[in-house]
Amino acid sequence: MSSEELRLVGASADAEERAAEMALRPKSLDEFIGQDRVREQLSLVLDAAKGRGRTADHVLLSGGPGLGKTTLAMIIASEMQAPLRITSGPAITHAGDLAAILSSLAEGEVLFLDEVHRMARPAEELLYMAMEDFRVDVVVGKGPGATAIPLELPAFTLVGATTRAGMLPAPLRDRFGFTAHMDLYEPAELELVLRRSATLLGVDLRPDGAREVALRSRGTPRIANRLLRRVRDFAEVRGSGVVTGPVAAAALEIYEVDALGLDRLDRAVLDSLCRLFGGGPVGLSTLAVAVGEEPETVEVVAEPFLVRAGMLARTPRGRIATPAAWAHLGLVPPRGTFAGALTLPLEEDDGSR
Ligand SMILES: Nc1ncnc2c1ncn2[C@@H]1O[C@H](COP(=O)(O)OP(=O)(O)OP(=O)(O)O)[C@@H](O)[C@H]1O
Repeated sequence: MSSEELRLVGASADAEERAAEMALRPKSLDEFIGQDRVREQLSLVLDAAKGRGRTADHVLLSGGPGLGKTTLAMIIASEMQAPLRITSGPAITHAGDLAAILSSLAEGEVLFLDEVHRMARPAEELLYMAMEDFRVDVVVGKGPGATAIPLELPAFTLVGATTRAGMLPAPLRDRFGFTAHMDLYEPAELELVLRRSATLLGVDLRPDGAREVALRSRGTPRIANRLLRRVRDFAEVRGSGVVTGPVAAAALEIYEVDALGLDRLDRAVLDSLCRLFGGGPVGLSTLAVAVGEEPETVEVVAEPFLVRAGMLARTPRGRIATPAAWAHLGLVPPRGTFAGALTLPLEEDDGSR
C-alpha cells in the first residue's frame, strides 16, 4: 500500500491536513454533528457555568483519533468566550513545563491538553492540585534544603483528551467534573458531516455520493472529510464535478479504499489473525508484532472499527476473527476455529453435504 493510501484512511492528521481541517471545523455546539448525548450534557455544563458566572468544570474527552475532541475543546472555549491554549501530554516532560503553562494562563482560559495519558508522572501530580485548588507548589532547591513555594493560579478549565481513558490514573480521572466518551459515528451522521463540508468547499455532492463516502469513512469525520477532498479531485478531473454514488465509488477504488473503508492496518490485522493464527484467539501484543505496529496503535486505531464492523471480537483469551472477517478476506474458516464453529452448523443445516 502506498503512503498516499495510508494517509487517506489512517485517522491521524499531518500538519498540512490540520490546516485544511481548520476551515471545516464546526464553531459552535449547534454546528457540531452527532454525539447527541455528549452535546446535550456538555451544553448543560457550559450553560450552568455561564449562569453562575464561573469557569466551567474540567472536561475529559475520550475517543479515537479524528472524532472531534480538538473541535469540542475549541467550541468549549468559544462558548465560554474564553481564550484557548493548546498543548499535549508528550510535550510536558517536567513538572516545571506544566507549572510555566499554568501560571501564564489568563483568568477563565481553557487549557486543552491532548493525549493527557502520556504526561510525565511528576507533572501529573502537579496537575492534581492545580485542577482542584487552582494552586501549585513550586519546589525550589534540592535535597533536604528544598522548599515548596505555593503559587496561586487563575481559575481555568482543563479540557483533557485521551484515546485511552483506561490508562489515566484514578486520581486524575476523578478530578474531571465531566467525562464524555466519543463513539464512532453512524454513517447517517457522517453523511451530515459530508454535506456540511461539501457546502463549505463548494462541492456538488449528491445524496448517493454522500452515502457512498460515509460508508467508507470508518465512522470518523476526519476520514470522511479527507475522502471528500479526494473524491472531489476525481470528479473535477475525470467528470463534470458532480459527486454521485458511482463517481465516489470509482474514485475511492483508485485510492484503494475498500467498500467498507478498511485501511492497511485493518486489513493487516485481519489477515494475520486469519492466515497466521488460524482465526485466534491471539494476544494483542503478538498480533501487534505480526503487523509491525505498537499494541496501542492496533488497540486504539484498528480494533474499535473492526469490532464495530463485526469482524473482530476481543475475548479474555485474545483476539478472534469472526465469520465476517474470513468472508471479507475471501477465506473459509477451517473447522475447529471460532469462526468455523460459528459457520459450521449453518453449512450442515443447508442440506448441501
Ligand atoms: N461532530 C463533527 N461535526 C462536523 N465535523 C467534525 C465533527 N467532529 C470532527 N469533525 C471534523 O473532523 C476533523 C477532525 O476533528 P478533530 O481534530 O477535532 O479530531 P480529534 O478527535 O481531536 O483528533 P486527534 O485526536 O487526532 O487530534 C475536524 O477538522 C472537523 O472538521
